[in-house]
Amino acid sequence: MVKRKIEIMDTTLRDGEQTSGVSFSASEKLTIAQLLLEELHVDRVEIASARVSDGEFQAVKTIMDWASQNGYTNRIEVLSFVDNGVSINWMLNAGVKVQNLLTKGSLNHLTHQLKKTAEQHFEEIAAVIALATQNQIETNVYLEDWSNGMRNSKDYVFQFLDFLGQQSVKRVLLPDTLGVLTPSETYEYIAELKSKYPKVHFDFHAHNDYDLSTANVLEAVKAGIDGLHLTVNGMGERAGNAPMASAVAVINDFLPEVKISLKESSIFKVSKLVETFSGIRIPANKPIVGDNVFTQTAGIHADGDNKNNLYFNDLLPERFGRKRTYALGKTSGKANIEKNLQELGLKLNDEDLKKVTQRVIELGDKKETVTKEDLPYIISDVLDSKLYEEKVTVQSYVLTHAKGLRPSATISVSIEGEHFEENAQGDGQFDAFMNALNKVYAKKKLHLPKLIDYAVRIAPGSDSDALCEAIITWETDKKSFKTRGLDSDQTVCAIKATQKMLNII
Ligand SMILES: CC(C)C(=O)C(=O)O
Repeated sequence: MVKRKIEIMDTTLRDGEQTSGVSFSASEKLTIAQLLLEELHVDRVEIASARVSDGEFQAVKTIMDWASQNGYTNRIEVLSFVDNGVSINWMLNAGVKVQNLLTKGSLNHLTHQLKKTAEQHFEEIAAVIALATQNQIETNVYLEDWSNGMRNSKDYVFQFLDFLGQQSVKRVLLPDTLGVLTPSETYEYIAELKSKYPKVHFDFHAHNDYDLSTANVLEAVKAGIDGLHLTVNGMGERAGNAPMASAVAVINDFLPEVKISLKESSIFKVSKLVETFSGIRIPANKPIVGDNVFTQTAGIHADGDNKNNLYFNDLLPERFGRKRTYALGKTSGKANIEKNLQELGLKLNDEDLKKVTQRVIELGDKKETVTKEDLPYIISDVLDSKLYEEKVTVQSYVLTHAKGLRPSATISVSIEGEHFEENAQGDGQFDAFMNALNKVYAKKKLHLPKLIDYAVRIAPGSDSDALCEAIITWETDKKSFKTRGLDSDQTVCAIKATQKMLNII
């Protein structure tokens, strides 16, 4: 079967940056654009809106300089406006070669926002397209509010498309600006346009206000759409755009007649980078990229995974550069514990396994988070065994925090019987502690793992004197892992989690 190719345009750097509170720096934009094109293999990238700010101009220019040296100029797009050529000038100065011209795709927007007739609007659009063409800038046209245009002013949409047929336009971009389409309407409207204008290249730009963006993408492809606009982690205005990871999985798994160029195994890496740069946390239950989505929590699921993979579906974590994990907590069964022990290279007899499982369940009952790295401690404690022996201990420390002075730490650490003392300053007490610890390890010519996430919480619903829990995620060249510390003081619980890390590496 010859598969139909669907173009993917990523708009994380334009619509995604319209997520409230997000602003990417020029170097972050360049890094993301490079990863999207070179690692993820998206077809096109929309990187900014014209005229936004001086900073945005610098970012676009930096990306276009890189793109022109690497043959990507015609795959990088900028949203522009019908503004008598002001956007065109801005883009020319930045080296942009493709504009996505924002026009009005519904009569409602045209009459109430622009307060113009269709003829006046078309005349101004024609002038901008002609100017772009004279300056070797290629034009795609966005029909803003197109979905409502199809619902309420279809004749205007057809009149507009007939007009665009006379212009030098490469693609027509169909936004569901307010995220109001249902899947069946998406199918109906796109199928109607594809049968009336079979030669036009149409892109669909979904929004997720009703959580229907991925379903709408699925229907758009079934109806014959030529291209899709997606964003990493579903970032975008209001509830966001169609999330790249879900859309890719849905297309690959449910639409064998089409093909896309995206590399599934790079999705998670790009997703995490965008999470870091944007500061917008990926929800733990976000399909494909969320922390929890490849974690079996119920004992019965872990047990079924051992029996002909009864609880697997086609969304295998390895496809996306991820791994299945088994949670430890109140609902864990023996199978969850065993799976984690296997990872640690440990094995227990049936009776000991039962005791350890019971303890994990008790901890879960107290709302405590149990990580794989806690298991050796739990085993030592429950079985009174010497399975786990601390080779590194933080023997004492003094932490200072005083108004007007930098926090500092003096620490004394024993590493396999050898004693070290160091002090350092930091941005906070824990940072000072880590700086002192790094000095100790530098003396031993060793590197500590990188701290990549740090979360402190008290059990939900407890008072301010409750135990704090620090969960720290560490990363070495080979792996990333979490350690946990419990104490009534939030710095001390982080130090306890750090001591566990020192005994794992
Ligand atoms: C700015 C426009 C193109 C948009 O993102 C939308 O209508 O959804």
